[in-house]
Amino acid sequence: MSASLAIQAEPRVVLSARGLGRDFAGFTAVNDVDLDVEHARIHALIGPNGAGKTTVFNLLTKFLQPTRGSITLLGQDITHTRPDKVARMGLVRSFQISAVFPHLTVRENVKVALQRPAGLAVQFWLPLSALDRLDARADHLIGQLGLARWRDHRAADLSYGRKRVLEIATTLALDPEVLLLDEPMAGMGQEDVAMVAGIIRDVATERAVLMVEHNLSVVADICHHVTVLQRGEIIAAGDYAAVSADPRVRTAYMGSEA
Ligand SMILES: Nc1ncnc2c1ncn2[C@@H]1O[C@H](COP(=O)(O)OP(=O)(O)OP(=O)(O)O)[C@@H](O)[C@H]1O
Repeated sequence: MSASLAIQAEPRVVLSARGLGRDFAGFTAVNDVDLDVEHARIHALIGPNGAGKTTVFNLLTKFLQPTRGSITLLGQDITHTRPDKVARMGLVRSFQISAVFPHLTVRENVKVALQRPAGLAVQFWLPLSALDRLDARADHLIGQLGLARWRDHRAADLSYGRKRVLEIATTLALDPEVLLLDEPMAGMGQEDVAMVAGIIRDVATERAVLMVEHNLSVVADICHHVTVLQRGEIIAAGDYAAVSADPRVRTAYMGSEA
């Protein structure tokens, strides 16, 4: 374990779920899931294909309404709260690269994100020059995420890994308390994986990160807490060493591609 994982402040739960469940026409996709996501920690949600990870993300962000259970964000019950309000309250999900505009530069993309109220569509009728006042904030964020060298490059010309970092930057423009990342390493080469893992670790010093990730060496490296799902239910939870030694987890992963 690295030094940055070893030094921890007092845990503060910012997002929690209790007894979370979702049925689809009689099929139980998620059942009895309890989660506690803490500030300044990276929490991984892992499990074989079809385990219910995406459904849990959709439930937490309220894209899907739970059939059972409750969700609390920053001390407030959000079980029946609309997704746009949940985003404004500070729970933001990073979408795939489609959230980035390929013909805009890195800086323009971040500025567009900075002027966007959480959960609402971008206001396309504003000319980009109207966003000049956001230059300093955009540059700060770009610097934080190691994108300064690419500030004036079009998003389309970035490497795949840097596009993902830009996409995380646009999400961070909303200054979320809890950032949900859906397979941030998907489709990346080894070098980009290491770069993006470092960025996620930095980002998580100021907020909670919950991520679905199939790359278990990344999970082992950067995640403080791991919850393992199988067939919609939690079969193990704890640090990576504990869950990876659990016989139920080993069995669940046998024969799966993860
Ligand atoms: N809208 C839906 N209607 C019916 N069944 C669904 C729906 N969404 C998900 N499911 C089912 O719920 C189960 C869990 O799916 P989910 O996508 O959450 O799993 P996952 O762990 O994210 O899988 P993967 O790793 O393959 O993305 C699957 O059996 C899936 O077919």
